[in-house]
Amino acid sequence: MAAPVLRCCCSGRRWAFACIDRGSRHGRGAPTGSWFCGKRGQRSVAQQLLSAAQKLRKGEHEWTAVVGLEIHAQISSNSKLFSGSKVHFAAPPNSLVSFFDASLPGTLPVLNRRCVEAAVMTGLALNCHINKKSLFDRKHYFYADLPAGYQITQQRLPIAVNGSLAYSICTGKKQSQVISKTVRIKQIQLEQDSGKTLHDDFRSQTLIDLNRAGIGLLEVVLEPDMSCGEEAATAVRELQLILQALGTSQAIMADGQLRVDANISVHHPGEPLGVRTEVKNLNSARFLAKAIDYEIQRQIKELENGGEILNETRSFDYKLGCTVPMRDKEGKQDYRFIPEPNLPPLVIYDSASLPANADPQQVINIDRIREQIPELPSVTREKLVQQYGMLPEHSLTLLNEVGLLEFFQNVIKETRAEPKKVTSWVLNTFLGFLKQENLAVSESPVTPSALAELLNLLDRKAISSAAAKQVFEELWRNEGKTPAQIVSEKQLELMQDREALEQLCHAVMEEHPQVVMDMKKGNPRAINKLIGLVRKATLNRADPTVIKETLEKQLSPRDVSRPSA
Ligand SMILES: Nc1ncnc2c1ncn2[C@@H]1O[C@H](COP(=O)(O)OP(=O)(O)OP(=O)(O)O)[C@@H](O)[C@H]1O
Ligand SMILES: [Mg+2]
Ligand SMILES: [Mg+2]
Repeated sequence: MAAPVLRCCCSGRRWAFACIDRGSRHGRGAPTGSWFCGKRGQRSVAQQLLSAAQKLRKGEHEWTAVVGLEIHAQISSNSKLFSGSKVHFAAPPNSLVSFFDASLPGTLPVLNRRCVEAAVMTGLALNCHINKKSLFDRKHYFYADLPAGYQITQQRLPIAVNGSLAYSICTGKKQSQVISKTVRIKQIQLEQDSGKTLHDDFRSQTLIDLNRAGIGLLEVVLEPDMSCGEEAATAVRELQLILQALGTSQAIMADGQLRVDANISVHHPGEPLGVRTEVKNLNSARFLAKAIDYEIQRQIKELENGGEILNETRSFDYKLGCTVPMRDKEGKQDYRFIPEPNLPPLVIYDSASLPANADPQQVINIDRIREQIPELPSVTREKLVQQYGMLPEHSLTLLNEVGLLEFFQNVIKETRAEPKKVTSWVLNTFLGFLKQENLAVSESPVTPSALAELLNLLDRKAISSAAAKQVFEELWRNEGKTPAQIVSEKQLELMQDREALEQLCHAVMEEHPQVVMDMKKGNPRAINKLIGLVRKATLNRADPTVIKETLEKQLSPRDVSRPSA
């Protein structure tokens, strides 16, 4: 059967999903891929799929994939959305549960001001319209970790609507082509988190922990504007950075503070959108990308084989790399929404509508919150480009890696070296070492001060760049020595003695007459070979530019006879 083809909006080119079948246990291998730009040694999903597309034959069907996300972010707040219980990650089970959280009869919700402010600030940062009046609703479903049998959410009139999230994807051979994209935000609603169900397979028991029940969530609903896993993962990363910059959510996916439901469908271009499936509770950006790309591929295969797509909920089996149905086919779930009778409409103001003599403790002013919005990641990146002449893709990597921007800024503060040099060392050498050993920036054995000192030595030409690499490797081994100590112990100081260098160059040329001949014949590689040989002879202690000058001087017509003299 002909390979199904998918049109990707990243590139505007057609993608063939069936070409990248890797024969997993299910016979349908999911493409793997990095989830944001700048990942070394790995081809992105877009790149893999693009190269697969080049193998297309005529007469194949084209498919367009559509992806829409619902993102749940836990609000950073000391207490829960409607109760005074503390919010704390990894507290002993059921130690942070009030009567309201456990749904005891007679308890009533009291709205947490901080959660409303966080929703407003997030909405403003995401270019949303803030509804001055919003409503709370009950969404019913029965699950052991939801003691009330319903969740309080904002179904009819959410607090923020019609926003947008801009993000950038790096493509191209060296990930150096930056494509800017925008996904529309349908709404942001305030809602309660549920508790946690823990399955103890050993004792065949199911245990409930209600510590999480009632924590404030922001559900950010994105319009179906994306078309592949990499786009979705990059957009989520950008949202994560924005939430963290605002301080409205810590948004650490590994801790469950940011969870994503991915809605996926496929259709032929020009035809109506296909039936969507929903892959629930993805808490890693890498798995989000994998789950989406797998699901796109699965749906295309299903349809190409004459099957149909069911509007069902699925989960991602990260061990097998595939999505599996979560519940039996039960048709569309009926949540029996009703207005929440115990909460009045949520009314907030702007400076123009604020009632005279209003008690600032009792009202929320949208304009006051707008003034408190800190610098957003897009602005930080723009500044890096402006201030340090950095390439946009480098500014993306600096922000995407946790702690890397701070590390870079600390090095900049302490060194006299050019910002471009610092960028190159931080992004190539430092990040390269971290990736190789799978370490986070916070786990690095090299401190910003040590790197700054190393770059200072390089800047004042005390050492060569090759020697600097050697010093860096020594620093990485973390034996508590400073760059200056390492340079002195290993005798890596740059050779300042011109005469000694001239003699060395002379000797190397005498030992390699053939290379000298090649050089004279105009072979451009020959000079590099000679430079390399001299560098080796000096144990990397000579500046390659000075070596080149010295060699060229000795090879110039006046001195040509010297080597063989
Ligand atoms: N044809 C489609 N293909 C892919 N995604 C779609 C399609 N239609 C809608 N979506 C996406 O599905 C999501 C729908 O989310 P929404 O919260 O409105 O409803 P829901 O999934 O029915 O409710 P719940 O919050 O209970 O999961 C949105 O992110 C939207 O972009
Ligand atoms: Mg939803
Ligand atoms: Mg949904």
